[in-house]
Amino acid sequence: MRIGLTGGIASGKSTAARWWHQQSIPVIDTDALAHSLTGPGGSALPQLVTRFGPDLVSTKNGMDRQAMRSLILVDPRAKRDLEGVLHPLIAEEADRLAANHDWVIFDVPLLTETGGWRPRVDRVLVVDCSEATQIRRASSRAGWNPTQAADVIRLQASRQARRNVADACLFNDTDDLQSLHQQLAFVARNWGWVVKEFSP
Ligand SMILES: CC(C)(COP(=O)(O)OP(=O)(O)OC[C@H]1O[C@@H](n2cnc3c(N)ncnc32)[C@H](O)[C@@H]1O)[C@@H](O)C(=O)NCCC(=O)NCCS
Ligand SMILES: Nc1ncnc2c1ncn2[C@@H]1O[C@H](COP(=O)(O)OP(=O)(O)OP(=O)(O)O)[C@@H](O)[C@H]1O
Repeated sequence: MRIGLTGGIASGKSTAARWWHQQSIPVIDTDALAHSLTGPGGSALPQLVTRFGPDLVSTKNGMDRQAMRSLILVDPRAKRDLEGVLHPLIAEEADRLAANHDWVIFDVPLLTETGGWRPRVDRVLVVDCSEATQIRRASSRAGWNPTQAADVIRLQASRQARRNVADACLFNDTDDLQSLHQQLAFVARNWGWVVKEFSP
């Protein structure tokens, strides 16, 4: 069973992914793959330097993430080109890592936005919460503020668009791990997984 786990920024995808990991199901984190492709020595760097130039991307030191985030917020072509380089490489690496596993979770923030992902997975699991909660959580991270968090939300699919591609949708609006874990266990059982119970 290949499950695509998605949700808006700071909705709780990584927190949900940890539960699957505790169930001994491998989790493939596409944000982490994007980081390694664009970090020092990353294999996407030569193509990105050609497109964005040495001020934004250096083959030695990697991509300037904050500058790239600011650029894609104001320049849709830059966003399209960045994703055009990274998404095929991410998909290829994700498939390589998933090979030979019966159950696998793909943590894909942009699954709804990236048409290519839906046919690659058997089920889509959405983690949903209000935008106010997303902004609160995202802006509590180092280097982020509420305006930046709201800007990223604006770039992403709407909650309704995500729900439209979901086979199941979890509501994760309060910082309540037990509620999230209960919802995850319910969905996992419905999809045929024998849930391992852990004491809190
Ligand atoms: C834009 C970049 C440079 C910003 O880097 P930064 O370190 O500030 O953020 P980080 O990578 O930790 O991502 C945080 C969150 O931003 C959101 N996000 C990331 N990329 C995008 C994007 N292209 N469009 C909209 N939201 C995005 C996601 O919710 C993600 O979880 C970086 O996210 C990136 O390289 N994005 C392109 C790769 C991509 O599409 N990744 C998503 C995997 S499907
Ligand atoms: N149910 C919950 N109980 C307690 N804390 C939570 C819960 N859900 C999310 N959080 C907290 O909210 C923050 C964001 O959650 P998380 O990192 O899982 O989101 P994400 O969707 O993976 O974020 P990103 O889009 O940036 O990758 C984290 O600090 C996490 O600990």
